[in-house]
Amino acid sequence: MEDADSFLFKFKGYHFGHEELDIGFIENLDDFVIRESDVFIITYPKSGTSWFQQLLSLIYFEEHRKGIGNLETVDRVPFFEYNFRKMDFVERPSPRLFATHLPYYLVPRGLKNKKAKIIYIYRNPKDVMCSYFHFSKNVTLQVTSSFEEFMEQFLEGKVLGSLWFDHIKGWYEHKSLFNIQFLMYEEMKKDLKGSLSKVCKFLGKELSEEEMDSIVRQATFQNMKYDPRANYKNIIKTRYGLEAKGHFLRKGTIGDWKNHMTVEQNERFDKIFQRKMKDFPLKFIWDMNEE
Ligand SMILES: Nc1ncnc2c1ncn2[C@@H]1O[C@H](COP(=O)(O)OS(=O)(=O)O)[C@@H](OP(=O)(O)O)[C@H]1O
Repeated sequence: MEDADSFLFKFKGYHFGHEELDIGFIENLDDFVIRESDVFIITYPKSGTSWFQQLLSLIYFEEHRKGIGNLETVDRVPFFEYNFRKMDFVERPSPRLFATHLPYYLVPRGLKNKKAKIIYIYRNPKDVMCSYFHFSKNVTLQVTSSFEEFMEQFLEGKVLGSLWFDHIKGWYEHKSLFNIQFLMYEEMKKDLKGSLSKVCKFLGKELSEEEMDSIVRQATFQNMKYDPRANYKNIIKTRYGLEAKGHFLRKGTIGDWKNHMTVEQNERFDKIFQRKMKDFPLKFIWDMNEE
């Protein structure tokens, strides 16, 4: 069993996980050559990365839409900084689709030249925190004994991904440097087809009604949860004990934080949120019934 400190690797003020991390690659991220056709999904952990990895691969590849082939999500849209499959990204044919949790200041400079497209998915941070708590417990990324303890770690940014507030604010405040579209998890949850249309427009992808419906069907929570390729059923076990075993899709709801946080914890969170996110223009949805 490893504790949080030994699992984390701090580089330029940001916490990576040691898992599958190639330090040489991280040190040279800035120079990684970006192609115009690259697409990056950028998220703070537990904000809908796997969901969007599925959507993006369905948008781009007809064989996935038609269910041909047996590629897992991590093979279709690999994590950029955690190269589970030891892929050669330079040799990968275009269009290359990547997922990453990197903060704005660590991504390759080609992205800063607006060369490729970025989709930033964000989710209300209380649900992110609860999702993260279960993930840490079940996938043994970090050992935490209680929700209370995890909340402290989360609010101190002592988790893979560092501080949620810094991640989203960093990306939003520097958006003019990038070719970026922001998309909300909760909006996807309420109207997936609408979100898909928005994204296709941004990506310059024209899909038929039928293709859109097929994508929406294949990206529902139920379909993905029971699809081992989408739910990381076979992810490898490594020295820090990462063993996904289908734990990426848990509940997929809005407002699960209400089942986790006490009144005091919620008030404390709200206070910090109000202080840190004062004047931040993006809205958040905390409850399924909220518009
Ligand atoms: N299709 C679909 N619909 C709704 N919700 C979905 C879907 N796919 C993934 N999820 C939920 O996203 C949460 C996992 O986040 P990530 O994929 O970003 O995790 S990770 O950062 O890649 O580890 C995790 O949230 P929780 O269920 O609240 O834990 C997943 O269940």
